[in-house]
Amino acid sequence: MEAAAAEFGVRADQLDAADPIGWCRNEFLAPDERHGAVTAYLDGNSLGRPLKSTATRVDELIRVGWGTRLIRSWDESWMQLPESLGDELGRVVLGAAAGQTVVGDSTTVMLYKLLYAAASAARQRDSQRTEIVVDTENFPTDRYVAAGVAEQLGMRLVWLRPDAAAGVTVEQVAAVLGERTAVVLLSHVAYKSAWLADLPAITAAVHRAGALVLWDLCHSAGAVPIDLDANDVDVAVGCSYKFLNGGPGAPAFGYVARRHQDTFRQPIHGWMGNADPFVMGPEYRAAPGIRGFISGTPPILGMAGIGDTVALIERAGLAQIRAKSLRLTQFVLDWAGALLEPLGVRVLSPTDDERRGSHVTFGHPGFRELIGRLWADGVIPDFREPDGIRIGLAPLSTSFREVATALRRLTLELTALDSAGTGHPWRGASAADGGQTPTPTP
Ligand SMILES: Cc1ncc(COP(=O)(O)O)c(C=O)c1O
Ligand SMILES: Nc1c(O)cccc1C(=O)C[C@H](N)C(=O)O
Repeated sequence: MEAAAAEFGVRADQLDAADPIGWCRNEFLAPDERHGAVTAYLDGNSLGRPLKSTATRVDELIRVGWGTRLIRSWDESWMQLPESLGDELGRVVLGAAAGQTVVGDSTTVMLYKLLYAAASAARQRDSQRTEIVVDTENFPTDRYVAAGVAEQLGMRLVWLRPDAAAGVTVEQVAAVLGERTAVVLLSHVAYKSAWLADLPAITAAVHRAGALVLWDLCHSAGAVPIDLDANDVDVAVGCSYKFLNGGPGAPAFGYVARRHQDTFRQPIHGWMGNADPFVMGPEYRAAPGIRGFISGTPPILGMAGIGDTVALIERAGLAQIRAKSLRLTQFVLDWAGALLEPLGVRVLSPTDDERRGSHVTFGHPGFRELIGRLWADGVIPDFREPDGIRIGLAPLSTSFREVATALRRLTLELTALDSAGTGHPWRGASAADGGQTPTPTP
């Protein structure tokens, strides 16, 4: 194993040396090791690392914008930030012309608002349209919000049940579409398997059935090129704290195609989405355009870092970012084929480049036991129930060397577990039983 790992190490260094966007790594803040080692960070698809400029930006915001300009900053720039930042994000990351993207709320709240707006607009146009389509492999928030909106609007949920190690196909969607379909809610990249849905084909199929589509872009924004306008997407939401490095709890973005903005009505009628907030009149009247999709005070501190990542993405180029993401995920898959599968690891992500987002998920019943030891040594992927480890690859900040270091450690840990014999509770629960054997509680 050590010889093979060393060969992968050499390949990792070659890939780093030839990486056309390797320079981006210097833009990120180095961890302060006094607060814990970071040997390999492979969770940028959950919480992206901070840019150095974000530390400066936040400090400046506190001292100048907040500390000195104080309330005047609202008029000077803050009030417009949800739309101005949204426009930049739209232009660079989402393939969206100005005036259709807004930043604010958590992803969960933005998703609720846009799904509610789309579903009620679909039914208003055609009263038979009472079905919301969602899939069982979607992120919990998406499934729960879909169920909540269906309940509130008296609609029916239609469940797609894709293969857990893959994701939703256009054929599966087409099979449930009909004259009752109001909205189809899907993730562009699946949070567990990293399945990259065929957004153009699925969007077109949904439209042929006369329905609307809402894409959750949390795991694709900043890692995979997205062309919302070119594909006629209706509505979309996404996180800014993953590949957009906005920081913990940084707000979501929401996209509403211009053609829908006059008819879609979001349900949280706050004063900031009112046509003229400072009139403070008796009734809510939605602001025209994308402004009407915000509700409360824009989270200015949470937005501070997003613009710098968007600028970095523009400098690096989304095509280069996607190409590096594929090289990183392929490196992980190659390592798995050579060294992890023989130890009982199951690859739970697509091997086809066309269908793979920017992480690779492995399954093994020993992972629950192992993850704590990896984290303690600063090797940081994440664990997802029931027995998955996700290797998140953030093309702007992840090096191949870092990946090789983490995978070597993972391989060593699994080898140790493997040779520890049948005394281990997970022994024997591998691909043979489809991973169904219960995992031990830590
Ligand atoms: C696909 C997906 N949708 C939604 C969310 C939830 O967003 P939030 O917790 O920011 O509301 C996440 C991650 O947390 C996610 O991965
Ligand atoms: N948003 C998160 C949080 O506040 C705490 C811990 C993790 C998260 C995540 O982002 C989870 C992530 N969306 C996932 O794909 O699993």
